[in-house]
Amino acid sequence: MPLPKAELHLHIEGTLEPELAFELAARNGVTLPYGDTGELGKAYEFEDLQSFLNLYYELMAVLRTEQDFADLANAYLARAAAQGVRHAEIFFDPQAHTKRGVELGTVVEGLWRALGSSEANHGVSTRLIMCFLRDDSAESAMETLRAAEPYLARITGVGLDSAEVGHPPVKFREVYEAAAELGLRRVAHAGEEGPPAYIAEALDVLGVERVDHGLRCMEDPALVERLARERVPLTLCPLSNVRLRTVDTLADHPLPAMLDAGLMCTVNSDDPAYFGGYAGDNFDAVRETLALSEGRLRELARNSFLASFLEDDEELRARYLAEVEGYRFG
Ligand SMILES: Nc1ncnc2[nH]cnc12
Ligand SMILES: [Zn+2]
Repeated sequence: MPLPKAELHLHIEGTLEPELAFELAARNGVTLPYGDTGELGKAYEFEDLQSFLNLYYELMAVLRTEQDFADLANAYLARAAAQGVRHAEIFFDPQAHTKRGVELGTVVEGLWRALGSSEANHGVSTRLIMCFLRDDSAESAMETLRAAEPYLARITGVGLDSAEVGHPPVKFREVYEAAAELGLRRVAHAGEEGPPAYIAEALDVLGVERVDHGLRCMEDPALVERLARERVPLTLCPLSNVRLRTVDTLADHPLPAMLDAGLMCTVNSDDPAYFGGYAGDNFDAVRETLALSEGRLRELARNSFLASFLEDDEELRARYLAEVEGYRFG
């Protein structure tokens, strides 16, 4: 039995496996510029974040109907459950769909077909987090937030993703203020490729409660000290960092040093169909390559539930935390 865990950094569009991409392309009459999964597979060599994003956005062309989004989410939830994920806070990128002519309602209601019955069907509780594309304008993000108002019963929070460098958090100050007024929780990608200053800015200007990645905090000792003191959760994605070359090899990943520094780290998969592994695969990889102790692995799992947005169901959180403490490593 795998270690019970929450996944807090997962882009649902990043769970689109090549086989499902071709299945949906055929279903929707979309022609992909790849002949088959073998040819597509050769496109998964990434230089950096942008080279990945190019493929990530290209393949989204196959996602058109509510059923497509439901199938995508159900496939993820089944894989995640098999790897010990008990709770998933799932990102989606509304602008990447609305700019292709797919309505926000199609995306949200489609995802909800899977998420609304996920506890019953997969044994995984879920939350939905709507991300703004930081390389699009703040006006577009604000329009997206307003368009999402009819769906807020289904949306727990907002996030910020896509190409980071040159798009500092401050660009989205007003959008995050408006999100807070709507009662939405706030997270943002910061310090993946962008500088440590973006991490502090996400906290101070956007009021985020978790930092997605936050890896580059390690370049600023004062920031590390602050993040540790304030117990700011960081949603790390080790296999993603290797594939996007933010670390040279997994053996060079700073996760052990981050834990030693007292940072509240969690381990997540980011875009598992693109980076070679789901949440459990990320745990297995750091366990083996970074020689993490059972105590450290339990700490990562405990952190994932403590950092989750389960305030509206503390009973469920307590049940998950008890599962973590009672877990026996094989
Ligand atoms: N790792 C990542 N960083 C930024 N934006 C993303 N969108 C999907 N995955 C992402
Ligand atoms: Zn991400």
